[in-house]
Amino acid sequence: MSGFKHSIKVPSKYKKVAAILKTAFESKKSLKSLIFEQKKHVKLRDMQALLTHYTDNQRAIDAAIEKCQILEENPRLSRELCITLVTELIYHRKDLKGDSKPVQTVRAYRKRIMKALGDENFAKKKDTKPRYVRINTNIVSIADAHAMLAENWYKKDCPPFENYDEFLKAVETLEENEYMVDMHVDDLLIFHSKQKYFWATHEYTESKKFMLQDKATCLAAKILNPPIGSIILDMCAAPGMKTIHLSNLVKNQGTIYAIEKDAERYRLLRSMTKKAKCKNIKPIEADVLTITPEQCPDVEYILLDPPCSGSGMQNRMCLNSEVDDAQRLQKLGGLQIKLLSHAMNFPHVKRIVYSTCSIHKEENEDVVKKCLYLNPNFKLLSAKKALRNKWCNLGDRQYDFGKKCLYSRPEKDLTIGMFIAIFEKLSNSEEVA
Ligand SMILES: C[S@@+](CC[C@H](N)C(=O)[O-])C[C@H]1O[C@@H](n2cnc3c(N)ncnc32)[C@H](O)[C@@H]1O
Repeated sequence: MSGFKHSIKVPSKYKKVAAILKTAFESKKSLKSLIFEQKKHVKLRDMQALLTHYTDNQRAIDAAIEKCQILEENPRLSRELCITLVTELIYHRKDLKGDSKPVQTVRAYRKRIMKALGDENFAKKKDTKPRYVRINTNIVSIADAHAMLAENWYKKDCPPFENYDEFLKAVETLEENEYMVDMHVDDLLIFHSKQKYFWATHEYTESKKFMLQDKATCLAAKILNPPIGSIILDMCAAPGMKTIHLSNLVKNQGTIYAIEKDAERYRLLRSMTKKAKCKNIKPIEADVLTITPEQCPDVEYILLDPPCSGSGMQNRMCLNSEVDDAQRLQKLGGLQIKLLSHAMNFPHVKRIVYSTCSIHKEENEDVVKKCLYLNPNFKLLSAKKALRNKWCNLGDRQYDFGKKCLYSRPEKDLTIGMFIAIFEKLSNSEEVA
């Protein structure tokens, strides 16, 4: 649109979203990191929601824009602004603000775009994953949380579930005004997917009384299962969701060394854990590979949630073009092996949980295999057993240890995609044998 003067300005939200898309298309930066850079923008959540609608429906929107020839017939309209306005008009707010020229143009094409989208395609990709909300027990007890929620919601009464499928059925049939308690994580509550906006904007979330945290990401701390008052190392901690969960699990006692390398994300970790009233966290801004056991003495439990491709969250805020090429996966795998081997060098460590939100074996089973080979004084424990055998998706059976690892998969588990492996240090007698 450069060089063209509009008499009426395009609203700044649309311009900002279009600019983010342009950078994402042209550079190798991910949408998530670009939106993170806008974290002080007053319309951050709104922009995030708009971009999520686009990534959820990217193929359909791109195809419709092409089919109705709006860009060819209006050469001054940029592709990114067109995408922004179409997404806002059809999927997000269902309306456009103002009367700027680009807004008028997209409005005029509404019928043609809808036709191009086709009813089937348009209705197809809705996010039906439930809204998971975890109680931050540093601030609110579980009993008080239920009392607070009773003002607006009915608690679905569920008998003890015989099996995992029964539980999933109960989640899928939740009514919009109901919530239920998760079967694996007892401070995790499950709401209908339509309640996402309610929770995203509620004071309970802002004040960190409740944490918006996908179930899969709660499993890592739950499976590490540190006793109350333990000494824990959270190797890659920011923004701090799992750190706060760990703090809850150990009743805000003991010590959690929370390490973060990136200065900006470290600041976020500090402010999040402070707001969440964590008293047992020692944040350290450093590359964890330089952290010695002397700096974090007596660590017995380690959580390693390293940087990864994020492929398990593929349809959330991720463009189709952000593909995971083999070279990138190999590089990530190399770093993950280094980090996990470093964890295994802490002399008093008893248990380590390794988690990624990736579905690629290069970042998961391959990393586990290499680390077991390099560190024969560790063994894998069954993650399924840690969930009382009530879980289905396990690691790749082509690896002899595959069934000890766990995957969560969106299509079955109604969560994001994640991988988890639990390591335990062998006792002296096990090592000799
Ligand atoms: C997947 S995120 C962690 C998410 C976090 N566990 C949570 O639940 O909120 C990985 C984090 O590790 C940080 N990181 C990457 N390499 C690191 C290193 N060598 N030392 C410490 N932190 C690192 C990244 O900056 C990023 O914030």
